[in-house]
Amino acid sequence: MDKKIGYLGPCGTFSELAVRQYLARQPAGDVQMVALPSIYEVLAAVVQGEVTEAVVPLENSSEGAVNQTQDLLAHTFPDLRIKGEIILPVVHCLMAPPGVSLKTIERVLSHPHALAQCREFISRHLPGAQVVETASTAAAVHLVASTGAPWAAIGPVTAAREYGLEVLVEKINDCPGNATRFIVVGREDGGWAPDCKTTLIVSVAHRPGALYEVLGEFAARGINLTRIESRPSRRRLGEYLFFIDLVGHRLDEQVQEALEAVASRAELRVLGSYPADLSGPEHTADPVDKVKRPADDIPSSSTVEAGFTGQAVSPSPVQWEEIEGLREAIDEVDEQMVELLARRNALAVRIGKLKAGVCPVRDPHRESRVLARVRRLAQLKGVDPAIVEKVYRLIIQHAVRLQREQQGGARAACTPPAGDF
Ligand SMILES: C=C(O[C@@H]1C=C(C(=O)O)C=C[C@H]1O)C(=O)O
Repeated sequence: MDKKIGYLGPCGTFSELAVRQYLARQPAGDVQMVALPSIYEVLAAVVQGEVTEAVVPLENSSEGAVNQTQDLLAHTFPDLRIKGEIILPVVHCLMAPPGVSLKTIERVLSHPHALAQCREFISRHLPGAQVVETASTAAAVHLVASTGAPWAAIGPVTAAREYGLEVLVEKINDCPGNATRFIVVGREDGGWAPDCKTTLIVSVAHRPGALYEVLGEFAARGINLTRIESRPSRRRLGEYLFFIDLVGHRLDEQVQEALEAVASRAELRVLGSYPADLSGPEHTADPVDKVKRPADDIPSSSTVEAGFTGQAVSPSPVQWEEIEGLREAIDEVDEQMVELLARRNALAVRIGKLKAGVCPVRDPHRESRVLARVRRLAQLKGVDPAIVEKVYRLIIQHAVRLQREQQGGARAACTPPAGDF
């Protein structure tokens, strides 16, 4: 067995759908799915080694944070780490035993979050029904199916099939874009990958500007925060823990620097870095709102370009010939640039070997001199110095990472300490 994944059961919950969505994106392997009765037991199973990973809900697009998950991670299971996220579209259905109609329903059962997501539907269509909370959506479906009473459950359509109920009304969630973000929790977080997110818990001193200063460390480095949520610290009234999600991996140069700066100002715990689920609405809905990544700078073929306002007309064969010739020249330049980059990287690695055990890999003074010099060179050649600086910051970041990898200490040195709030 390669993996055992725990989730909030019984079969047919949205958590189960989330696990299936997660597994569909993983390399094939032998996986056992283990349904457990509560979020507490799901997380405890990871700590006790009964499962290798667990999938638990963290937030919903209409109802906000799942406080229980946040509190358990903050206070009860400090050694757990977040290693993945899954954004699942959540569509609720109203289901009942065969023969029960909307008008005859006496009770409606579901998980409190599901009931909250369908609040308007319930008040409009089931005003006389008693609302009953259950441990999960599937538990509600199971209960309604086993009693056969004129009750209805709210849950995923897959649960209706699983337990033999009839779907009376589909898509009853009040917000059509309803989605839940689940996290994959393990004893280690995810390794470095592009398009990652990092989740932190920060506790700041009780003085003016303390939170502002922490947030400033991210702003100063252009790090995008995607969520900030506060929960009581449980130490005293008026003191909070801030759950912060940011774009980037904790091993990214800028993120690493920001985390070091935050740790010097506040109590910091890194819950983990993990690949962002790019299927989520923040990436697919309105392109203006989506997280900006490097490829966004390249205009798509449908982008309206400055200087081109008329109808598209194909270039003539002569123009095409010239374009092709110039493109060949660009290809040659690209070859040289990549060749030069490889040479630069190899030199940096040699420097890294000489620094091993002697001095830190990063040398901010040298970096400033390198950047100042290339800016000057750019100016002399009529190239935008800001663009050249941007490119060089990436090149230097990569050189530093190569040196750290070659020294073999990158991961060990950066593994977040297990704090205890
Ligand atoms: C290559 C070095 O290591 C790092 C990388 C640098 C670079 O790529 O130019 C500059 C300074 C160091 O942070 C070096 O020390 O020269």
